[in-house]
Amino acid sequence: MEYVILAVVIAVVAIGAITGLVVSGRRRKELDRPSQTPTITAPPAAHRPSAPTKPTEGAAEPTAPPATAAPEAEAPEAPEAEAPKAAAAPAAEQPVEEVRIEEAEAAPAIEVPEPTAGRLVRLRSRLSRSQSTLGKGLLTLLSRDRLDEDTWEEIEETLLTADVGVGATQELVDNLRTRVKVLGTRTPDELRGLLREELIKLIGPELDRTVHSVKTDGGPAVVLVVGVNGVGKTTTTGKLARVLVADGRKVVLGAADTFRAAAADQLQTWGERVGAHTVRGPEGGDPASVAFDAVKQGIADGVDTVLVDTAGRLHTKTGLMDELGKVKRVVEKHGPVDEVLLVLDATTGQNGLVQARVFAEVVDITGIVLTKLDGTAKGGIVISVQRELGVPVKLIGLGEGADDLAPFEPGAFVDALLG
Ligand SMILES: Nc1nc2c(ncn2[C@@H]2O[C@H](COP(=O)(O)OP(=O)(O)OP(=O)(O)O)[C@@H](O)[C@H]2O)c(=O)[nH]1
Repeated sequence: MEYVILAVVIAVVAIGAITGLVVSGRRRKELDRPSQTPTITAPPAAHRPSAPTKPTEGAAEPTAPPATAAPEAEAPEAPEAEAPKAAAAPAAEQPVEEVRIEEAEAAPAIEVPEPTAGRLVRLRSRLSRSQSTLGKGLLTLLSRDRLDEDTWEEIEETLLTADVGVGATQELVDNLRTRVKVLGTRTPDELRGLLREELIKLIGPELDRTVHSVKTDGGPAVVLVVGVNGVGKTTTTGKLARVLVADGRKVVLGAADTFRAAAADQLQTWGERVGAHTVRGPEGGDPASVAFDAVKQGIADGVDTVLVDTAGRLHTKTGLMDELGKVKRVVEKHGPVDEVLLVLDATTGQNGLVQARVFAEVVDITGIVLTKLDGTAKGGIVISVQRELGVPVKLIGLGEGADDLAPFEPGAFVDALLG
């Protein structure tokens, strides 16, 4: 009997021991399992949705894309889903994740700029001030029952207030008067159509508005960006780099505005965002030498375009002429300059036209960039500045956002004005 009791006790102890082993084994397996689920690297705060934020899969692959990777390599990854996933990760993995976030933030983010096609259409609401003054104002006047002398005078005033300019205003009013008379009856649609045609005609749909950004003989195209300080020149150079990168170009930036130290930092930041190298010199250094080095770097790197931001201190015309003339001459040792873009602030109206005239006397302007059109009712400046300089508006600035610089399209612009 004692033997039987002893055998039962041994059996119970043995069963207990085996059960304990099995349970602890399962627990260990359960603890191991989470480490096999993919760990997510949260994107750096500054990343836009299309930035390179591919989640890292597995603990052994924590690599971020190299800082200099070509923008084309960064396929959009629907990253919106990443933040919630990261937040939902098991608590046990928190320390590993924190380390990864730091790693990702340390690497400069290379962004994929928005495509340039149709940007003006996307940003058309930014022209609302010009739209209500110029577009809606003219349509309301033209829709009056009687188009008498007083009404035509009001139409003229509206055009002049919107900075269309005296010559262009006269031309537009004369053409409209003739066509309205010939037409006889006028429906709102017909009037809108007439006004649209006449405005587009004034803007010049036939002008070549491409920014010449690819050299034909193999070397990079050189684009000089000129204009007085404060018009948005450095910002525009940075945004233009994004426009070109969005269109598939490789870009080097030259910070030849050595007058304001922050300008070079600002430009470099713009460049880093799209993976473009910035060549800069010492503060107060020779702008021409920076421009020369930038083109040299562009040739060495085999890029498509070298964008050179210049200083535009306008105290004397001679000083400006000396500085810009030297920059151009020195750059031309590498080959001809392909584009000289004059940046003008649309909100400065007639002042902008005076500046434009001075710059045009100093360098051969090949294109105009009108900035801050989002902040003015004077959208007619597009017409007057082109007439003044005989040079097309190629790009317009419609806000402070990185992709708020749009290639200028006359039809889309007029449609935006007319609402
Ligand atoms: N609303 C609006 N603001 C703009 C636009 N373009 C530039 N700006 C703003 O204008 C201000 C001046 O821009 P900068 O690029 O520093 O001016 P800058 O002409 O380069 O001045 P310097 O570097 O001193 O030569 C900045 O606050 C820009 O964000 C635009 O199209 N719309």
